[in-house]
Amino acid sequence: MIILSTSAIRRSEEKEMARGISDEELMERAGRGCAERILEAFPGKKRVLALVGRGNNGGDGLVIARCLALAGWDATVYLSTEREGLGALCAKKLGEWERQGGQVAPFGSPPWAEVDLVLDALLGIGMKGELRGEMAQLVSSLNDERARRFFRTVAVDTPSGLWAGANAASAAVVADLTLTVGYGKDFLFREALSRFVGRIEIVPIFSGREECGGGAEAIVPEEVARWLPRRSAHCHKNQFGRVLLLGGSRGFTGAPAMAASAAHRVGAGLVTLGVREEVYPVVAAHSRLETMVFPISDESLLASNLSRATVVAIGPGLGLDRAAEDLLALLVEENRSPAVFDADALTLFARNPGLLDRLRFPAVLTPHPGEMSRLLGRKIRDEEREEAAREFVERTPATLVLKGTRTLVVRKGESFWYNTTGNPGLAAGGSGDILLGILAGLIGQGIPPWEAAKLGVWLHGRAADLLLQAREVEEGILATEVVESLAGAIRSFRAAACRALREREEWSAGNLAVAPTTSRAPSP
Ligand SMILES: NC(=O)C1=CN([C@@H]2O[C@H](COP(=O)(O)OP(=O)(O)OC[C@H]3O[C@@H](n4cnc5c(N)ncnc54)[C@H](OP(=O)(O)O)[C@@H]3O)[C@@H](O)[C@H]2O)[C@@H](O)CC1
Ligand SMILES: [K+]
Repeated sequence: MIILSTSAIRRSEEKEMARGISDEELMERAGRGCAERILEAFPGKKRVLALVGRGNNGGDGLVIARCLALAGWDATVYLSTEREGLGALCAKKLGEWERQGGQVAPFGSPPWAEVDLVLDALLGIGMKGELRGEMAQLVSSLNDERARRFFRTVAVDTPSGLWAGANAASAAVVADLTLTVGYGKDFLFREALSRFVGRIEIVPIFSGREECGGGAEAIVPEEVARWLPRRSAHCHKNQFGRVLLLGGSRGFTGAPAMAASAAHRVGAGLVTLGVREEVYPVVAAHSRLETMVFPISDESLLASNLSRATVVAIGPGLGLDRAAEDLLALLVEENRSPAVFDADALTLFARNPGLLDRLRFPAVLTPHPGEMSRLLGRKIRDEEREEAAREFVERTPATLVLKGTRTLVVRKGESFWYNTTGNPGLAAGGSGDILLGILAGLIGQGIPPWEAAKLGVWLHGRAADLLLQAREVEEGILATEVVESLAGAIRSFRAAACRALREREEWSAGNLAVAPTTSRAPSP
């Protein structure tokens, strides 16, 4: 899904209206789409407080509140301004809300107590400059109350207070989830602003499709769904590849085994794991029974596995000594299959950049910011991620997965692709190993590395998001649990693809008429 500037999104809105779609209908599409995603992300009946601004962002919030109430939620609206100050469409949606029996909290005292969720529909893309006046105070109270009372905050379109000129020190709503409307908005994807934005979902509202103008795209489920098609009933294990994973050393026995588990869980046909002699018995004993573990010191086994592999992944717990260097050099010379490099393999490349120039097969590199800094030989700040990534892929013919809150996937001549899934629960040991295994498992099945990288980062984050949804706390999400959540992640992009189709069918059939009495409440 493309990412555009605010002004380009305004132009899309005008084009849609020229097709005969009113601003009210766009608001209904936006509000209902957001409500569906909120019901999906926060299962069970919740108490929601919708903070409503005077413009169309407030109108979106009122439509969402209506849909959530129709789905059985306990919803209350708080107006940030006196009624006379509301814009025309927002005032109309307030009238509909009240006719439906919706509650409006008294002006001046938002009822923060006893809410599970706060909806930030104060300001959207109509905001200009840093927050001012009473709105700044309201946003500050919201953030303070979120920190004290532990409710979740969902921002509608943008966290109020964020705009194209914002920076990490700006005053803005801190959201857990931002549901942005139409297309991705460029400033929402900046790593430095991710602490405000949280997870991003894009809620489509336009019937037409814009071309990618700005060189940036968001990885969204309805697009990745086609890269992992359903299997034919007539199939066998060799069609799903043979993954060869290399890593593991004294003190690092879990990392390669976790990577192998992840490769299994995304559907790899066979997974072979080569580890150092000194840890071979330990890793073999605690790996999955499905994983075929062997000692790398057995040269004939290594050579035969290398020649038969449909993908090689190297790095987790590999070590940085001479033996690890030699193994990496051997792989670079002998391998002909696609390969994924992570962890110690990246540090070894940084020490010996000449090796990178000798890659003769499709490669994916998955550095975190520290490893990226090592590869480029200088410290990379959040603001420099894109520039650094572009500089690297200009000289290295590889797909780069630069990890972060907004993991970035890029290769030479392509747009930047930003991931939209994941949460702070992934900030724990083992996450990188799981991602490596996912990528290897997908590439080994024949999915081209460029597509597999985008699909893989999405799946990895989504698996963690599903765990967070079930546990409701980020603390203590384990990498091994993320692996077991991958089936749910696969199911969820297929479900999202179905929903995207249904939304478009509803728009073209005119089912989203604006009168709320005809609305179909999203199912809880
Ligand atoms: N794009 C689309 O296709 C669709 C968009 N839709 C939705 O519409 C939203 C845009 O709506 P919008 O244009 O009405 O503006 P909006 O964000 O509600 O804010 C306006 C208010 O902000 C205020 N304000 C400004 N700066 C400020 C500051 N620094 N500090 C404090 N206040 C400030 C300004 O105050 P004023 O300057 O008038 O005093 C005015 O009252 C968009 O984000 C999306 O949610 C959907 O409905 C469907 C289709
Ligand atoms: K908002």
